[in-house]
Amino acid sequence: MNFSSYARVICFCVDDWLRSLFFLSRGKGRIRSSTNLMGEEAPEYLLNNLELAACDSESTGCRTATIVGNKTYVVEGSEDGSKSWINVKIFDKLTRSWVFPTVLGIKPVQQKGHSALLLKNEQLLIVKMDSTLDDCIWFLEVDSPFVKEQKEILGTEVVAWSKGVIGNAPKPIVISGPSGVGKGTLINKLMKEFPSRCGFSVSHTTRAPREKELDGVHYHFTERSIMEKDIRDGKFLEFASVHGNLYGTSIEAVEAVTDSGKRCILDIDVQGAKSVRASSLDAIFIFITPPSFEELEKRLRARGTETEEQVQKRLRNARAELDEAKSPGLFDHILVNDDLESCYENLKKLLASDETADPLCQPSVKILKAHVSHIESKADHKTLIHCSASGTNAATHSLLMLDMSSLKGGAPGRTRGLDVYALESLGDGLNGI
Ligand SMILES: Nc1ncnc2c1ncn2[C@@H]1O[C@H](COP(=O)(O)OP(=O)(O)OP(=O)(O)O)[C@@H](O)[C@H]1O
Ligand SMILES: Nc1nc2c(ncn2[C@@H]2O[C@H](COP(=O)(O)O)[C@@H](O)[C@H]2O)c(=O)[nH]1
Repeated sequence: MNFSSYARVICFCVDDWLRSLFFLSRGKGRIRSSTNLMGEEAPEYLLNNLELAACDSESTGCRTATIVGNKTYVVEGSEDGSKSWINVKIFDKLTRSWVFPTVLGIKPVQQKGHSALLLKNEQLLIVKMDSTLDDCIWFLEVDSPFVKEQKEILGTEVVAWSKGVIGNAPKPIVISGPSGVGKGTLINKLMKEFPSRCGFSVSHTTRAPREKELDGVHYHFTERSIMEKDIRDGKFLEFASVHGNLYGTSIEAVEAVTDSGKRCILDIDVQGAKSVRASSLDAIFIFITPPSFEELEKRLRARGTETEEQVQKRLRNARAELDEAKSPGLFDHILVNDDLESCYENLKKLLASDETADPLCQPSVKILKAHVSHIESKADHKTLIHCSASGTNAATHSLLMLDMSSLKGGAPGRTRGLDVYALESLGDGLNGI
């Protein structure tokens, strides 16, 4: 695919939006526009004459417009002192109207602007200007499998943010099993033995805390209405109604652990495991089963944390979960928790045999505090990022190559596997190259 078919992007300053348009990087002249895009038709130049340009980093606002089929995705953001925002809207060429999509995922904090580039017709690569390398590469998914699925579920236009992360992390482990089987006990042993290598994904729940349970440690205990809103806002990787309460794994709960280079451990029910299986998170799924139903009942009662009514409910659900766990392709491994120590040893053996558990791949560029002037596609999977240390001094202009050939994951969550390396020396102001 050639460069021009990829890079059909324009950027312009918010302040000058109603009066004029600047093509900054290609020496285009000033183009007059008398059209306000909000709620009205987009000007013809936006729809027919898009070309690559860069945002003006001196201005407080920035917009990029990228054509994907009949739609133009406008990403606009601004940062002035305390206020900072980034929004997405879509101009539909067929209906000639603006659509404000449901925006899922954690969005970037806009700083001095951004550049945008269409990748494979399903996502935009957004490079934030003047930001560190670990926060400058983002993806806005506009027609990825996840976004297509969400469009169907929500019945609206949907876009989803995903942060680009350099290198890979060990695969998360999803641990499921009926209530009382010993998941928490096994996970506690792992966390105790490997505190620097394993991290627990702290779920949200609407159930009341048990004695000795701490908010933010065992769970994020929350109100149903707040959790439901966060689910609608796309902040959850999965959620389910379990034993009468709402439980869910937020994207941040998993990514906070994974970003720190640790293996993330999720303790979730079978419905949650199914949702994660269907998501972009590449994980290992383990089901813990009891030696017998009677032993399960004994453990649940002996724990003494539930009322009789709740115990009955959990046991009813356990039968269904034990059945569902047999669904082909859902769990990678089934471990019987009869003797605790033997089960724990087997769990450790499984984790040790996972070949993805390499240390985090270290990027060849560590910190980028640079003005990104623009980005362009060089070849499939490789993208050039033009940047400069000072923002205006041509002498410090330089090039970074972003290799996206082994991207993994994506919204909701992180897009991992990026590799960034310098094609030229970047001079003062950029460290670690
Ligand atoms: N192998 C085992 N043998 C005997 N008792 C066990 C074993 N494993 C765990 N237990 C005990 O069983 C009880 C339930 O264990 P745990 O709380 O870890 O279950 P769980 O699967 O995390 O339950 P829930 O899903 O409700 O959180 C605890 O009292 C624990 O000490
Ligand atoms: N789908 C999800 N299930 C979860 C999550 N966090 C916990 N759980 C499961 O709920 C039951 C009950 O837990 P308890 O702490 O009330 O005993 C248990 O099976 C857990 O695995 C979650 O985020 N999502």
